[in-house]
Amino acid sequence: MTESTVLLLQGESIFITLLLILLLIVSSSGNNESAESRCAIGGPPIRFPFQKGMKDACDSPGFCLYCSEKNETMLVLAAVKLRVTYIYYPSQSLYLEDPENCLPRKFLNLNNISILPYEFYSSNYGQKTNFLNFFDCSSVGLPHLRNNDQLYQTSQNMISCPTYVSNSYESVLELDLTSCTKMFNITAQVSASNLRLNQLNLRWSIPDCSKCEAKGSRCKWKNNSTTDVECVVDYNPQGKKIDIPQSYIFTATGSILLGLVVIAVFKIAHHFRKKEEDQARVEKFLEDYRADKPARFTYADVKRITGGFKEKLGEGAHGAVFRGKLSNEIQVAVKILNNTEGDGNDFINEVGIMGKIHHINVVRLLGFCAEGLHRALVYNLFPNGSLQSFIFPPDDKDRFLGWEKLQHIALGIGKGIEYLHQGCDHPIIHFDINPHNVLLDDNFTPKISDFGLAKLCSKNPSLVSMTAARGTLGYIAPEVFSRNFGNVSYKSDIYSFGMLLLEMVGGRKNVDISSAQNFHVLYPDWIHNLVDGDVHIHVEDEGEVKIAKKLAIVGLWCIQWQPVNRPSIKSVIQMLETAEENQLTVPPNPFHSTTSTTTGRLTTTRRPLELEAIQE
Ligand SMILES: Nc1ncnc2c1ncn2[C@@H]1O[C@H](COP(=O)(O)OP(=O)(O)OP(=O)(O)O)[C@@H](O)[C@H]1O
Repeated sequence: MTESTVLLLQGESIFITLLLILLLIVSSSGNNESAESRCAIGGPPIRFPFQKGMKDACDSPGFCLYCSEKNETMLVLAAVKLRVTYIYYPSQSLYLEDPENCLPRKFLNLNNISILPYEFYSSNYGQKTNFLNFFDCSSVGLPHLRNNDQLYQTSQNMISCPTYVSNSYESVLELDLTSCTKMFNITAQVSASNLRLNQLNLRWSIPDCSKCEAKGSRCKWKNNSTTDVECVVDYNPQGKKIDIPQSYIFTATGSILLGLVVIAVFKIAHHFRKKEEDQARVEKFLEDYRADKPARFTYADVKRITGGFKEKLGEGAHGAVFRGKLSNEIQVAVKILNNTEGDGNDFINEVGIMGKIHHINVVRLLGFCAEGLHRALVYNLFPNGSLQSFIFPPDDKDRFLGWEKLQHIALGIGKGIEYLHQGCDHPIIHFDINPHNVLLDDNFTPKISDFGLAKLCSKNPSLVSMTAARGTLGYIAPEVFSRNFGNVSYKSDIYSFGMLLLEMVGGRKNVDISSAQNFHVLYPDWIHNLVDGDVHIHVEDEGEVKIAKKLAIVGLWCIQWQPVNRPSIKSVIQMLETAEENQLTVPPNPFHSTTSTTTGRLTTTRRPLELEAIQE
């Protein structure tokens, strides 16, 4: 799954989650009829048939409750504001009190007018009608109450509320109301003591939800009726629903909707921008590809191309190589350079030189990445890997390619070197020809790679300035290591190629890498024995012996100590292409060979030549 797909899916899941939250909020707020709320924690629960809101906003105005500034639950009854202290749904009753603590006076406004849908509910069981006397005590202040009965110990303050109420059977003398003026007496369905205690008890009969409440379910209007109700399953029978104020719901819904719109706009914009970018990148790549120019990739591109560095193909001295793909058709190998190493010259060198060259026997640089410390090179993929693994199979398996194929490979490498030396605007000396740096495509066509050490030269590369020995031990020409042997020139690549040819023939290492200080060239004098006749190499027929001998003779010419004695690459190709092995002169062995032949069998003694490095 690509990175962009993952991002897209993440965005999608955020989108869906927000949508679900929104639906939940909408459904819970849409379920208002059975939802419950409160004005304050511990306040009476407000649910059907009550609604929270101002009168006009409620389905049934009589059941409209509102929250005061002090978060008290309030009911307006015949223009009298009363505080709701308790609502008991099973018996459909509610308890009210006057917030100004003067219920007897307020009651005079309520009595004898319709308080539908309520009716007064008296706690004087059995006695529905009470005869009440009302007194004006404004001139006397707080009356002296003789009766010790708790009911008569009113909390009423006679200064702020001078209207006093008593039951007709109560004695005026006992209540010490002699100084008050009797105003009038009325019949009412409430008791004087309740009014004095600031308690008013109402009940409603329609809608009748008692059955639903008894079942533990909630009640709601049946279809469009305002008299009939039906029970609904209570989604939260414990009544512990979190009360979300409507303003919060609107704000949250609005924010989520806005968020969704922003995400949608962002995603659409991102999608189109990405599409455009991808398109532009593909166009640019194809343009570069047609113009044989390497494309520049971002580090994110590199990650995407390699699928997050999933498959490692190998590891070189300068970094790891990963398999990748630019499109379904173009498979690539991406070399990630160790960014902590060096001053980046190898990278600049490789991009600079390889960007200019294009030959069937040279690896094509498709692109590169230079972003911050990240450096990467993108090549065509060669699934057969390097020639090294065929000459020296790592797992000791027989991966012998056959002499025809080896000759074809040798010739291909020679042609690649010829192109570098003579076919470009500026001759290029590779300086690191060795079997690691020759990759093989599906048809075993060799491709010279790794131009980190290569040098662009002036038109006549007979003399190249060089400040330090460079290359791979065993393949470095003596003059590169020490100027005693002559000047560094394109003949240095011929030497490396010669060593490579000899290794192809012998399939063994020509260098003793155990010595760190000195450079030990193990001159392959056994090769002379090979060309002289007695040989123990892998051959199937006489023709193959000839190829092996030819490769060996050409190799020996290439590794002559003096650069002038080495053939040019043109001559090398000519020898490989046309000559028969018996037409080729065997070059002189510049060393004193200690080769001995015993009982007709070849034994080789390699005599190490020690060269001391000379600093420039
Ligand atoms: N274009 C490619 N296609 C397939 N495999 C590759 C490609 N380039 C490199 N490899 C693999 O990655 C390995 C490492 O390559 P790299 O060029 O980094 O190092 P090297 O040439 O082996 O050593 P050095 O870095 O010392 O020259 C190679 O041996 C080869 O197996």
